[in-house]
Amino acid sequence: MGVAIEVTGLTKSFGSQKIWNDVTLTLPAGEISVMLGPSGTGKSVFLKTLVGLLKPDAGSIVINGDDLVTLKEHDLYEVRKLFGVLFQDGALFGSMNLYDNVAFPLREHTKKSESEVRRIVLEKMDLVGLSGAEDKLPGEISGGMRKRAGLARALVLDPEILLIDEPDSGLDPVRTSYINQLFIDLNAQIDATFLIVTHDINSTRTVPDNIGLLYHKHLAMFGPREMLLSSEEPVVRQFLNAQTIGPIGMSEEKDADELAAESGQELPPLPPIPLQLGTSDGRPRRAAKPAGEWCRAHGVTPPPGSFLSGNAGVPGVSQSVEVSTALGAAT
Ligand SMILES: Nc1ncnc2c1ncn2[C@@H]1O[C@H](COP(=O)(O)OP(=O)(O)OP(=O)(O)O)[C@@H](O)[C@H]1O
Repeated sequence: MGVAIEVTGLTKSFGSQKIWNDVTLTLPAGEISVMLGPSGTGKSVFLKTLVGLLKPDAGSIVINGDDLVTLKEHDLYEVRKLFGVLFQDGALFGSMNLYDNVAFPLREHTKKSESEVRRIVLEKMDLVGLSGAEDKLPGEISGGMRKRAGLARALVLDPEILLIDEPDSGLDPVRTSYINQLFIDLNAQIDATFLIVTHDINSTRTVPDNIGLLYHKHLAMFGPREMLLSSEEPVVRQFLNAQTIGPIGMSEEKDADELAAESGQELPPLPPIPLQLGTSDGRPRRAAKPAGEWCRAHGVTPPPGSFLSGNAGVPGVSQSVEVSTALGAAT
């Protein structure tokens, strides 16, 4: 059914290099969360720390009442079975065909018979749209197919938590849309808790229930999608709207002179908040809420044009029919 992950005061360094400090957030059970951040801010390190591959210097990661940071190796092994991880390149074994790659965790971690393994592998390959490609080698298929094969492999142990590192890297926009839709449909089907690391602002604006932003060695903000998409906080605003004006510079932070030079410049208005993407078969998303609900509940006026249909989430794309009956109350 998906479990919540409660992260408190998490801190990680490599030698004298501090990666992030005092990260506190709860990934709500069964919801999709996205983690953003400039390159090198430690998003992948965060994923690896959550799954127990890296040890934090301080803090706790609590799942079902167990703190992963202090668990003994044997108990950690058990908790890790709750996780499915999709690494950037799918992390497939190049010499194995897709069937054997997807079957690998079942053969490694369970005592299932080969006929049971076959049933599960074929089911998961079908789920990700790879039926018929079982005999292909990873080197013979496209990057998008490799990611879907990696996803099938991440699903075979029926994870309660799915960690996904840059699913869109190396994919064209159409394939990125397909894989986003797959995540939304899967989330509605299997109810797992999803954490997706991405640089794709368009996906971030339309796919998740929650968004987080790592910046300058800390968690700048984490919360519901509408909260971040309506935020005037300079770092959040700049990053989520892919702007050059703001505190984030080419390498990291801008210095005082650069910021002073920008001080008179007018910021472009916040773009409209798009509707959240739905499932492809119309079944409700697990955490579905009426559009604009967060804004209304918090007295926030969303940017003009928010929550209109006819907008696939691409800023600037024309919008037409109003679908949110509640919108009037929100604006
Ligand atoms: N095992 C390790 N040992 C030492 N340093 C590491 C290790 N893993 C990551 N780092 C360092 O931690 C920092 C954060 O790396 P990470 O890959 O998590 O960034 P990221 O935010 O995912 O970046 P990108 O968006 O470019 O993928 C980098 O400076 C990296 O060199």
